[in-house]
Amino acid sequence: MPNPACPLFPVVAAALIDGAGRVLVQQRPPDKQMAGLWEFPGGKIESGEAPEAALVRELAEELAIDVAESDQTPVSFASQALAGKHLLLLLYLCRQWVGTPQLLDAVALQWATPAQLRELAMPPADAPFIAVLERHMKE
Ligand SMILES: Nc1nc2c([nH]c(=O)n2[C@@H]2O[C@H](COP(=O)(O)OP(=O)(O)OP(=O)(O)O)[C@@H](O)[C@H]2O)c(=O)[nH]1
Repeated sequence: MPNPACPLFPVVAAALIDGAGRVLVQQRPPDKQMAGLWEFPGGKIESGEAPEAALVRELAEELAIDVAESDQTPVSFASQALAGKHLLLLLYLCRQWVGTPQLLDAVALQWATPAQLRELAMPPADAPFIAVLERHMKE
């Protein structure tokens, strides 16, 4: 039964992996929900938008990079209640893109190994992603 009081909130995010086996994370601004936490770049899927197209758009808006849809590999998802909505967070792994990530939307950017990610404060939905990324990065 649909629950209009708890609408689905679909979000895409990217784990951009560099040649040194590090992942790019960005820090959320102080004026937003979950301020100061480190997260994977991405954002809400707009109505009528495909997830991969949303990720192309979000990465261009947030980092000024171009990631082809064919370079996005779906690797995991998270599903959990978040502030009166139900977050469905789709994680893609990307090893190729055009451009150098710029700090356009967040407070800070950092490239982190999986071990370093474990030391960062991240949104609760992201915690299981670290082990998933570690496995993919060993492949
Ligand atoms: N991009 C991103 N969002 C995440 C991650 N983990 C996680 O729980 N989220 C949540 O998913 C939502 C993403 O939506 P968003 O980025 O479009 O929205 P926002 O709150 O930053 O602000 P906005 O409304 O101004 O766009 C936020 O509630 C964010 O906290 C993650 O790793 N990356």
